[in-house]
Amino acid sequence: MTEHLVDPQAPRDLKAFIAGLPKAELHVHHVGSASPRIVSELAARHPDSKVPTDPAALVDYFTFTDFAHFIDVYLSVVDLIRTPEDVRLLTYEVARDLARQQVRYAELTITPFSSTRRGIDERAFMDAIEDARKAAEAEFGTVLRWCFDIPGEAGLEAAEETTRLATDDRLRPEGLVSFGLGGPEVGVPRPQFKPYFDRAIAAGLHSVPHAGETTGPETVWDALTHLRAERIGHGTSSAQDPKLLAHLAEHRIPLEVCPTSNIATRAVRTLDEHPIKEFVKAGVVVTINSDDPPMFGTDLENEYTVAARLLDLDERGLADLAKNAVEVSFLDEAGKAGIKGEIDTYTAGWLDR
Ligand SMILES: Nc1ncnc2c1ncn2[C@@H]1O[C@H](CCC(=O)c2cccc(C(=O)O)c2)[C@@H](O)[C@H]1O
Ligand SMILES: [Zn+2]
Repeated sequence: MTEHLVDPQAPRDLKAFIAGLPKAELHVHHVGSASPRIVSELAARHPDSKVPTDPAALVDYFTFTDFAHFIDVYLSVVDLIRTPEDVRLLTYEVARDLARQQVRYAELTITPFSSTRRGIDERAFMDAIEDARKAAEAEFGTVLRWCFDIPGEAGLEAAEETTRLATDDRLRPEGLVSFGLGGPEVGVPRPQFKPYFDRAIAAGLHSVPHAGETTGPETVWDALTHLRAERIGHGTSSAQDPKLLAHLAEHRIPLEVCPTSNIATRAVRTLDEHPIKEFVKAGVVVTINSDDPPMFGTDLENEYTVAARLLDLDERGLADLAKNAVEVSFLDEAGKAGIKGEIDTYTAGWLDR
C-alpha cells in the first residue's frame, strides 16, 4: 500500500475543509474498496486465502510493480468473496467508509461476472447488493448506484454474461445506472465490445468504459466511437492528443481522474507529472475519484487534497470540483440539486467563519 502518497504537506485547514465537504464519487471499484478491516474479516471467513490479514503485511502486499501485478493482487481479493453474505458485507461496509468521508452519492463499479463465475447465484448476488444499497441509504444517508463492468481480459464470454446480467429485466438491479469495461487495456481492443455496449445502452444504461489508463489516446477515441462513452474512466493518455482534448472539452465528455491510482499502478511516474492540469487548461470537465482506495493507500479525501495541490485550488475551487462530480453523475436532477445546495451551504459557512 503506497502510504507515502498521502500528502503530508497539505495545509491542515484545507484538509479539514475537504473532510467536511459533501462529495460524490463516480469511479470506485466494489472489491477495490475493501478496507484492511473488511479484508481481515473476509480472510477470517475463508482462511485458505493467500491474502494477508495483518494490516502491516497488507501494506507490502498492496505495493505493485506494474499494472499486471496490480490485477493479480486484485483477483486474489476477488477470491475472498465467495458467498452472497460476503457480497452484502463488502457492499455495506464500503458504503460506511464512503459515508464517513461525507460522500453523499457514489457510483460503485461492480464486476458481477467475477462473482457468478465463482459460483455465487446470480439472483442472490443481486439481492445482496440491493439489500446493502437500501440499508446504506437508510442508515448512512449515502445513495449508491451501480456500474456493471466487463472484465475485458476475460473475453467475450465475460462480455456476454455481464450484458445479460445488466439487461435481463428479471435480474437487473434497481440501482444499476451504467455499463463499463475494466481491467488491462493492452491486448484488449475496445471495438470488440461494441455489440455489448449497444445492448446495454438500448436497455437505458450509460456508457462509462475505462480507456487511456494504460494505453494511448487511440483507446479513448475507440471508447468514444465504438462504445459511445459518456464519461471516460481515467483517460490519462488523452493529454498526448490535443485534438482529443478539444473533442472531450467541446462535447463535455468528463474524465474520471484518479491521481493516486495512476501512480500506484505505475501508469504515471509521479504525481507532479500527472496531466490533470493539462485537462483543466484544455477545458475538459474533470472529476476526482479514488478507484481502489485501500489498495492504493488513499481515500477520496486524500484525492481532493492531491487535486488541490496539482491544480492550485482554494476552497471555492474544491467546491467546484465536487460540484462537477455531482453535475456529471447519473443521479436524478432533484438529487443533484440537493447535493449541490449542500456543497454551497457548507462552503459559504466555512468561508464566513
Ligand atoms: N485501475 C483499474 N483499471 C482497470 N480495472 C480495474 C482497476 N481497478 C480495478 N479494476 C477492476 O479490475 C477488474 C479486472 C478483472 C479481470 O481483468 C479479470 C480477468 C480474468 C478473469 C477475471 C475473473 O474475475 O475471473 C477477472 C475489472 O473488471 C475492474 O473492475
Ligand atoms: Zn477503475
